[in-house]
Amino acid sequence: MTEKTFKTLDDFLGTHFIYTYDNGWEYEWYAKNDHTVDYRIHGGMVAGRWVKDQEANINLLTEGIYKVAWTEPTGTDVALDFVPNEKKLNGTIFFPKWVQDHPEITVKYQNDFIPLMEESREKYETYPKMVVPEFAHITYIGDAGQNNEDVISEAPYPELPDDIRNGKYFDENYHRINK
Ligand SMILES: C=Cc1ccc(O)cc1
Repeated sequence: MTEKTFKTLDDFLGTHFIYTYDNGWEYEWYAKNDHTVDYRIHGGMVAGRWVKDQEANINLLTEGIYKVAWTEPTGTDVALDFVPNEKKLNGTIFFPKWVQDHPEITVKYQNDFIPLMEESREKYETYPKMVVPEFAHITYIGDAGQNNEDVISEAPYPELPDDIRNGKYFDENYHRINK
C-alpha cells in the first residue's frame, strides 16, 4: 500500500485501487493512462465481470481530487470522483434495465464478448435505468505505473483482493507473481 500524497493528474495515472462501496460492492480499478481504465468486480450485482482498455475521461478537478467518467459497450455509464488522500471516492453507476434483469450476461471478460454486449443492449430494455450512487472506502492503493498489463490480467477469484492487500500478488516491480 503506497502512502503517497496525491496532488497532480500524474500522481493519479498509473495508480491501482481496491475499494468497497457502502452497499458492500467491492471493485478493483486501475488508471492505466490518461484515457484508459481496467477493472475487476469482486462483489455486488455483477461480481466476476472484468474489463481491460475501457476508454475513459480522466480529469484533475483540484489538487488531489479526480473525476473519471465513461460509457460502456453494455450501455452502462459510470462517473467516479476519487479523493485518494482521504481513502474515499463517490461513484455513480447508471445501469440500463437489461443489465439489472440479466446481470449474468455481463459477468465475463468483456473484451472477448463486445458483440454480445452490443447485441444485448439492442435486444433488451434500456429504461428505466438503475442508478447506483454510493460512497466507497479505499482499502488498497498501489503504484503500478502506467500501461502495466499485469495489474488486471486474470479473472477475479475470491481471495484476490486479500492476496493483493497482503502483498502476495505483485513483486517489487509490480509484476504478477507466479504468472
Ligand atoms: C461498471 C463499472 C464500474 C467500474 C468501477 C466502479 O467503481 C464502478 C463501476
